Amino acid sequence: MEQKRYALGVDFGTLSARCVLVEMHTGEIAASSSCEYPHGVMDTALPCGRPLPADWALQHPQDYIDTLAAAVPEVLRSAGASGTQICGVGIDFTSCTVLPVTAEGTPLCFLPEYASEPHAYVKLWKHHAAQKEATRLNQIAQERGEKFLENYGRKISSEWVVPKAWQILNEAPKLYEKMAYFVEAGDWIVAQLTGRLWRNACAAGYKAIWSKTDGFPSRSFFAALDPRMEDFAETKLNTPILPLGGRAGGITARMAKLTGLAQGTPVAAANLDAHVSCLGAGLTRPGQMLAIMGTSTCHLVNSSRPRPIPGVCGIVPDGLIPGLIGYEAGQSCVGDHFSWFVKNCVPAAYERRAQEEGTGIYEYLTRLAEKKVPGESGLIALDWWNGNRSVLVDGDLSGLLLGCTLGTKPEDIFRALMEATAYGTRMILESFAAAGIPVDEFYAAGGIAQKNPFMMQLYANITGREIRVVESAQLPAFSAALYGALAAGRDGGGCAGIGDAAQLACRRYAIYTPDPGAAAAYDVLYQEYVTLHNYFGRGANDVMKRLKAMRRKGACYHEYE
Ligand SMILES: Nc1ncnc2c1ncn2[C@@H]1O[C@H](COP(=O)(O)OP(=O)(O)O)[C@@H](O)[C@H]1O
Ligand SMILES: O=C(CO)[C@H](O)[C@H](O)COP(=O)(O)O
Repeated sequence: MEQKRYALGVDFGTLSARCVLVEMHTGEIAASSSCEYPHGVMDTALPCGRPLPADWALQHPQDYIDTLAAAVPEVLRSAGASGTQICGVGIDFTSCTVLPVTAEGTPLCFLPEYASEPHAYVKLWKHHAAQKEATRLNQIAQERGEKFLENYGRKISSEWVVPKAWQILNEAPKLYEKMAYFVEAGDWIVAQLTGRLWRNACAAGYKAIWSKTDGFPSRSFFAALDPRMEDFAETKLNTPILPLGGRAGGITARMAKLTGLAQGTPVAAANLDAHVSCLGAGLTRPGQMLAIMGTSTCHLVNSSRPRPIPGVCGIVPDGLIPGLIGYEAGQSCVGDHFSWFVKNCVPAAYERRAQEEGTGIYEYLTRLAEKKVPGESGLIALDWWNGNRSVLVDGDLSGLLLGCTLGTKPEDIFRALMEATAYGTRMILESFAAAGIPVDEFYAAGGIAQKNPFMMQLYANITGREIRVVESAQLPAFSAALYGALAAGRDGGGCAGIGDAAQLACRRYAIYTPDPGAAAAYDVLYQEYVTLHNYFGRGANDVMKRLKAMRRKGACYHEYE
């Protein structure tokens, strides 16, 4: 049999897909490629022009196929590799990124009669228009004393499966009936690659209220939401569960033609774009937290003990690494703060000066921001431009920027936003400490960790911890490739098991240690953040929710006179 030299990994992020070929003997990335989604994030209108309400975030599933068809042949070309040299394929995807499909797996938005129906498209993980359903679900679950709440920090996020499905039922009941399955986009991509529709146990555990011991919630729970949902789990979620590292099937002839991979190449169960990275970073022990910092941030840590933690997103046995209990917390908006700021608030003069200096606008703003000392801008922000995922689990909260004067500069605001995301991470770390889940080591990866050393130094100064940035340029895609090697198995030229795959992990780090003076100043500023966090986030003043309600109604002031 020809030497299987590589494993292929594809990381489907929020804005683009990244593909890597991993050399099986060295664990090095032999080649990489990326491709932006042609429709990007659809948060204002559908391709047909139909406008979308506030807090919607959709994607077009055809984009995922198009990026596969572009990125995979490109990575084979740049490595001079043939498809027959690939031992296995692994993919990871943002989650809970979900879509309604027919029994054959066809996205409903592909059907002409649904092309202009927003609910027929992919609901991206950051879609927050199901908050009403999530709030009602949590009330019902708490009234019923549902045990599963303990595994989700006592609140199910509006970003997860059940609130999103309930929103479809409430707003498009005919489409809900037409939907055969409500699937994760990662599982849908694996079904396109192999012809088989599974539900990966990682996403089922963290996003669909499924557990290995109890399965999905009861029929009576779903009926309590809405009588029409009584059989929701038995029908719309009824695809077989595939554990982490499992083999989903082999590349079909159609996909071999589209991508250049060899027909029958083993494909692993889909994984989540943050969770997948624990293996690739070699973080297989309890107490090692990994923050995947991109559009959002996911904070992941393993423990041998199950402990309830308010505001945690999910506590799932075998969720991150088989044999351990995987905890997920997160911030739904990190890089998105900076993207919003650059798109809406930076003067053209700054863009011009960045171009003149031959640098990117993020790098230009960062260079201006890092000249200041902690507190010099007089600003503090709450990092809730897209709601709060942990520790408040409330998509109805919104951002706050305090302290602006006529002397405030764009770089002051940019720095305040970076600091706010670090304060949010410190809040999460403190919630784990308070719950008795130790976090002994802190690692970071993802686009931001790779691109912004100053921000990583801020995180060290604000959390008071050493930060180890994993030096893999594409950690999620690299890790997904290791799962592809697991699906192949040793006999197929891949890996025999998790321990074997972890031998290939990336253990090179850029280390950031806290600066004592800055850390002392940030201890004081962090207390101001906590005061604002608790005042606006825990019910003392629900002005943020009232303002969001007005925005949703498109109301103007006179209606409230
Ligand atoms: N130099 C930078 N400093 C801070 N944020 C950045 C920088 N460059 C890009 N970003 C942000 O990183 C995010 C993209 O993160 P990345 O991990 O590359 O993609 P994804 O979130 O799709 O996985 C965007 O929100 C963007 O605003
Ligand atoms: O919640 C998630 C994982 O559990 C999402 O996938 C993540 O928040 C979005 O990923 P990214 O910020 O890399 O685009």
